[in-house]
Amino acid sequence: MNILQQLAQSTKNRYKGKEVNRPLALLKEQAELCTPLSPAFPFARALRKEGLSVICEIKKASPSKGIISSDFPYLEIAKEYAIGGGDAISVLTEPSLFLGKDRYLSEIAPLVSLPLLRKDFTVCPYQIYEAKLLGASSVLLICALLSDADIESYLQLCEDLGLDALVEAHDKQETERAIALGAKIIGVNNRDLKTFKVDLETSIRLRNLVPPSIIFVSESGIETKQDTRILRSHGIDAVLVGECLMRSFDKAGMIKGFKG
Ligand SMILES: O=C(O)c1ccccc1NCC(=O)[C@H](O)[C@H](O)COP(=O)(O)O
Repeated sequence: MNILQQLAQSTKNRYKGKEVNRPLALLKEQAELCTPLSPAFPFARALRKEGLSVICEIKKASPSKGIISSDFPYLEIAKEYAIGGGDAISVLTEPSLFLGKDRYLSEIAPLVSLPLLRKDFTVCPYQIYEAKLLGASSVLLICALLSDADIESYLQLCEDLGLDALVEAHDKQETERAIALGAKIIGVNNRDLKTFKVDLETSIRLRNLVPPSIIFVSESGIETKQDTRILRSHGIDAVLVGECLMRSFDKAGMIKGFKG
């Protein structure tokens, strides 16, 4: 089992328990009553802005690096990202390997006006309704974990709930699938999930497959302003940056550098 399959399996187990305590029908009713986001689809709007957009990630730990932030002042970090010029915030809620929690997202949501991505390993519609209730404006759909039928129906569900979906691909085949299935935002992950090595060439190589009408996000391994300058010169719309911002003592300066 590779790391994504392990994460998918532990997520499925986690949701079996959750559905017992709070049935899907109830969650669905609550999510559908939730006030529509204003303006609509703020995550996509933030990534479409002129210049390179920066999605700043809040993650305590990761499978490749272990603990990244032991004290983890997530509310302070969210505020720093917002004041420092971030365009959106990605919040890890996956508990087993990223040590995330749902409450990180629900506590950050009322504090900042930036759109929030719920970063979790989506394997069931329950998580999408839940993301809406936690205050997210977008969710992650990973091509490697989902069938075509799942991606299509989850994209429709997101649309109905006013959520954006970041559809993640790792290679040419997954990128082509994401386009064919109607993704409006495609994130190419530069991290090889077998070796955990990152290579920004992955995004650069796949950029030309994606028409300009679809937002292209380069994810993982972005560390310097030289990295973002190269990515921008290849027409990449947005970057998703986690570890390097989490470890920085000058997050605003780093975001400014990324935006050039
Ligand atoms: O970060 C990991 O180790 C990881 C391992 C397995 C699956 C996903 C993983 N990360 C999720 C992400 O997409 C990153 O957190 C995100 O792109 C930011 O990456 P980075 O800037 O390298 O922290």
